[in-house]
Amino acid sequence: MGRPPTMGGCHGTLSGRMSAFMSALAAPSLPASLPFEAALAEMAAPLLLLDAGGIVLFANARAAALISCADPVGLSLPALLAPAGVTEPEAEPVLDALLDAVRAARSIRAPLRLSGDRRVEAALAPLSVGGFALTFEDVTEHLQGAALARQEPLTGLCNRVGLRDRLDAALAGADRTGAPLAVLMLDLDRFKAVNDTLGHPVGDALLRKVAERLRKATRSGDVVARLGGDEFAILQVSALPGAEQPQASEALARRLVDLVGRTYVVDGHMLNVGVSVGVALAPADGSDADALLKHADLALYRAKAEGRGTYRFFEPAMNAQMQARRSLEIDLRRALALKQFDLAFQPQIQLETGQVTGFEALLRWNHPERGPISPAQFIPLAEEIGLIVGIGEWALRAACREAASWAQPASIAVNLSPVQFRGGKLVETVMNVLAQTGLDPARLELEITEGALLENTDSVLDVLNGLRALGVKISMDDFGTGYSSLSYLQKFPFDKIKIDQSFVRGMEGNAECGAIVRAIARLGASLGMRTTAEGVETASQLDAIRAEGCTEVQGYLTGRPMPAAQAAALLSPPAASPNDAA
Ligand SMILES: Nc1nc2c(ncn2[C@@H]2O[C@H](COP(=O)(O)O[C@H]3[C@@H](O)[C@H](n4cnc5c(=O)[nH]c(N)nc54)O[C@@H]3COP(=O)(O)O)[C@@H](O)[C@H]2O)c(=O)[nH]1
Repeated sequence: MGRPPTMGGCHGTLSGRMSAFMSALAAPSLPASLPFEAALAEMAAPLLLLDAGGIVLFANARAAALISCADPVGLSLPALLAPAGVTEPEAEPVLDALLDAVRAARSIRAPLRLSGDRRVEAALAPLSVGGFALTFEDVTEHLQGAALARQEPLTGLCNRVGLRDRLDAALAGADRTGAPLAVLMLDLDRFKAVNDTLGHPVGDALLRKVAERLRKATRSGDVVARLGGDEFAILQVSALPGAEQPQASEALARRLVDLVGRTYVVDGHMLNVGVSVGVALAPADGSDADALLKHADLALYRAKAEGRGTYRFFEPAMNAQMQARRSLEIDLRRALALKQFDLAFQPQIQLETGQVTGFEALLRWNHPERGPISPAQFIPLAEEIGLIVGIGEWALRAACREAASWAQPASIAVNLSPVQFRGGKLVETVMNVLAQTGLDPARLELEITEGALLENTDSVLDVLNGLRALGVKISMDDFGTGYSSLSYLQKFPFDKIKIDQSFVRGMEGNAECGAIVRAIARLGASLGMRTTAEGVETASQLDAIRAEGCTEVQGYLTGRPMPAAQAAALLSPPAASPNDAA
C-alpha cells in the first residue's frame, strides 16, 4: 500500500525506484517539508504509480481496497488486477490494451468489470518523470442509472433509447460480420378498448403478459422493447444459423401474430387482443437505425390498414404512399376552414307508396386542385387523425339546417363515425344542433355502423339511449357485413336496418344473397323496424327486394346523391302553371 518502500527485502530495488520516483514527483519549487507521499496515500481517489515497465511502485489505500489487493506494490498489471476479478475472457482485450499503452508510454482509458459487478473506468497516464499514474473512477452507479434509463419500468423491456443503442451496436457488428438483422414494429389491436372498459390496472397487467409472450417468441440475443402505450419493437439478430432472410423474419412475425393473438386471462377477464407487425430488413431496407425504424413503421402502418392481426414487409413504394397521405392530411386539416365541404342528398323511397320519405346526407370534399375526393378516401383519414369530430359536426349541422328549410317534413339521415362516440359530447352536440336549426328531432335519423358498437358497447349504448331520449331515430347501417350485427339488434331497438349494398348487388346471381335479404326483411318486420335496401341500381333488383318485403329503397335507380337545391325541389309542390288558374 502507501507505506514507504523499505530498502532491501524482496522490494529493495522497488524501494529505491520508489524514493527516486517520489523525489522526482515533488516539484523543485515545492517546500521539502510538504507531506507529499502522505497526501497521495490518503487522497480519496484510488491511485497507483507504476514504473516504466508497468510494475506497481505505490498504491494508496483506496486503490488497494477497490481492486481487493492487500499489497499491490511490486505486482505487474495482470497480477494486480487478477484479485479484482479481471480475468474473464471479456477483460482480456482491455488488459492487452493497457499493456500496449505501457509499452508505447501513452495514455489510455479503459472500462473494467471488477468482482462484485463493480464497474470502473481505469485511466493510465504517463508521467513526465517516467512511469505512469493509474487511477480508477467507480462508474457502477452511473452505469446502473444509464441501464435504468434504457429500461421501460412496466415490463422491464428495453425502452426506445435502449433499442436505439442496441440497434446501433448491432448494425456496427453486422457491418463487420455481414450478419442479417431485422427490425419488427408491433402495435396491439383493440388494446384501447381493454384499457377503456376494464381500467388501467388490467391494461397494465395485459401489457406485462404481452411482453412475456414476446420474450418467449424471440431467441436469446434478440432485443424486445416497449416503445410506449401498446407499441413494441423487436430487433431480430439471432435468426437460426443458416436461416435466410426474409424467411427468418417472416417466421418470427407469424409466430408473434399467433402468440400475441391467443386469449389472455387477467383478473378473471378473458381478453383478446391481436397484433399488427411491420418488418424492415438490414441492409436491404436500410443500413442505419433511422431508416430501419422508419421503414418498419411504414410497414406496420400498412399491416394495420390492411386489416390488422397480420404482418407486412417494407416495400419502397410505401414511402411515396406515406408522402401522398401526409399531403392529403395537410389539405384535410384546412378543408373545413376553407369551406371546401359540401353535402349531397340521396333520396330514400317508400316501396309501398313510391314516395320520397327522406334523404341521406353524404359528405363531399371539393378540392380546388385535386378535384372531388371520395368520402371513402378521406373519412378513414379524418377518423385516424381525429378530424372527423369537427367535420361530422359540420355535416350534421348543415344537413339539419337544409332539412329544416324543406317544404315537406321528410326525414334526413346523417352518418356518424365510431370516433364521434368517443369524446362523450355527442348527445350534447346533437341537442345543440337541433336547437340551433329548429329541426324536429323526429325527422333526424342517425346512421351508425357496427364499428361504433365494437369498441365499447356499453358506453355506446348509453349514448344511443341519450340520443333516443332527444327524440331522434337511430338506423343500423351496412347491416350484415360485421360479425355481430344480430347481437346488436337485441341490445338496442334500432328504428331502421339498412341492408348492405353487397347483398342487393348479389341477389341476381346468388341465391344466398336473396335469402339473406329475405331473412333481414322478415327480422325487421318482426322486430318492428323498417328495412332499407341500399345500392339498388336495376329494375330487377328493385323487383326482387320488393318481393322480399323490404320497406324502403335507396340507390342509383331511384335517385343518385344530388345537390341540396335539387333535393329541396323534389319535395316542393310543383309551381302552379297559368293554365291551372284558368
Ligand atoms: N361518418 C360519415 N361518413 C360518411 C359521410 N358521408 C358519407 N360517408 C360515408 O362515406 C362512404 C362513401 O360514401 P359515398 O361515396 O357518398 O357513397 C354513398 C353513396 O353514394 C353510395 N351509393 C348509394 N347508392 C348507390 C348505388 O346504387 N350504387 C353504388 N355503387 N353506390 C351507391 O353508397 C354510399 C352510401 O353508403 P351508406 O352510408 O352505407 O348508406 C360511405 O360509407 C358513407 O357512409 C358523413 O357525413 N359522415
